[in-house]
Amino acid sequence: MNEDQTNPMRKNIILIGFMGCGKSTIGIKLSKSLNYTMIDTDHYIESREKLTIPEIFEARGQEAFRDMETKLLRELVANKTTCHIIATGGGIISRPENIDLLRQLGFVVWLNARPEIILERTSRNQNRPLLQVDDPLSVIKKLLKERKPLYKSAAHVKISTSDLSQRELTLGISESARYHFGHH
Ligand SMILES: Nc1ncnc2c1ncn2[C@@H]1O[C@H](COP(=O)(O)OP(=O)(O)OP(=O)(O)O)[C@@H](O)[C@H]1O
Ligand SMILES: O=C(O)C1=C[C@@H](O)[C@@H](O)[C@H](O)C1
Ligand SMILES: [Mg+2]
Repeated sequence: MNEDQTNPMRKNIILIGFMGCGKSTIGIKLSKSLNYTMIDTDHYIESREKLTIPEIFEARGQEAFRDMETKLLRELVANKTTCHIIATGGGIISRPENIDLLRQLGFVVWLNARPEIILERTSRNQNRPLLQVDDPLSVIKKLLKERKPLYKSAAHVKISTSDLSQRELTLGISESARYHFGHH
């Protein structure tokens, strides 16, 4: 029997979903509670490039940023990464190849929220270039509409985060991962 079958919880948990749905925040809490290593693709790319995300969008453009996301996912798959919580950028599902790579990495959890909640959670800072516009709520609604089918096709489960605390989400995701990997 290989390692994965004896200890299925060694697989990765990947958090996808729109900006402000809590991937980075919940990812840190999950990694602590499961004693997994956390990787936040946005932060990883920022430190690799030595630029912030707004600077990458400004200097290189969005497509170059998408290339960086794909490169990182390919590396995680090639390295046979295990025991990681992978918090992704909100647009990582824009490329079909990425959806395939995400599913190869492990259990894919889609964190969702209502547009008004997303607006409230993302208006606390200015590090999301796509929302630095006059009417961010319209952009959120438009992008959500375009992306929902993509999140759906990538995810094993969808969780609505609008009315749940961070603690409830952390416990809920751990439970569904155990169930998914067969520890129930
Ligand atoms: N369940 C929740 N209840 C209340 N606030 C939350 C919840 N989850 C996250 N937040 C808050 O929302 C804000 C955005 O969360 P976070 O940065 O984790 O989102 P994200 O999904 O990583 O976004 P991005 O795609 O832009 O990286 C943070 O201030 C965080 O504390
Ligand atoms: O939804 C998006 O396209 C983005 C989400 C963030 O996590 C960052 O990856 C960046 O701001 C782009
Ligand atoms: Mg994040």
